[in-house]
Amino acid sequence: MPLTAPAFEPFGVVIQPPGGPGRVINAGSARRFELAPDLQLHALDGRASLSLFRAQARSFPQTLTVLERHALGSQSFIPLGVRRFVIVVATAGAFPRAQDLRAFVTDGMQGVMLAPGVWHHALLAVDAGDFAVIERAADAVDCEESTLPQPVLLSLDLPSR
Ligand SMILES: NC(=O)N[C@@H](O)C(=O)O
Ligand code: NI
Repeated sequence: MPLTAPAFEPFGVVIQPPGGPGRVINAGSARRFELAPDLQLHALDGRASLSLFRAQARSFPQTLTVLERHALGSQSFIPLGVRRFVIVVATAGAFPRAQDLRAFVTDGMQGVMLAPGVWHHALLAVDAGDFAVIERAADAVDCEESTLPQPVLLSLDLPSR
């Protein structure tokens, strides 16, 4: 389903230009929009880290077998350039059943911030390219993976670009 802020609210924040005029900054040469006021990256001595994922385009349908979560911090994916991706998520808490999964397709300009603990599939790029990733980093890796009891086939019906 297309990615909208209300639909994604249980899983995190959609990173996109919000409506409204924003706040004029830099002597009027720019407008500032607050997108995610707290990325929640500092639990247990966590650090805010920025990395770049150079992703290959995934082929669809895609068979999903493993989900993961980062319990102690959020994880944000921001396309560098027009890059669509699919974000497969389930709410934080118990490991999800297949019917609990939700898949959203971005419009190429949107990014997402996954709230801490939200179950998700690793990045599924529709268009190959670079994504900036902001996440919590610490001495101990915070990435719990779990295998779905049954693989889930993710099909996409995308308009050609
Ligand atoms: N493995 C890794 O750094 N990426 C995952 O956390 C992901 O959600 O793509
Ligand atoms: Ni992740």
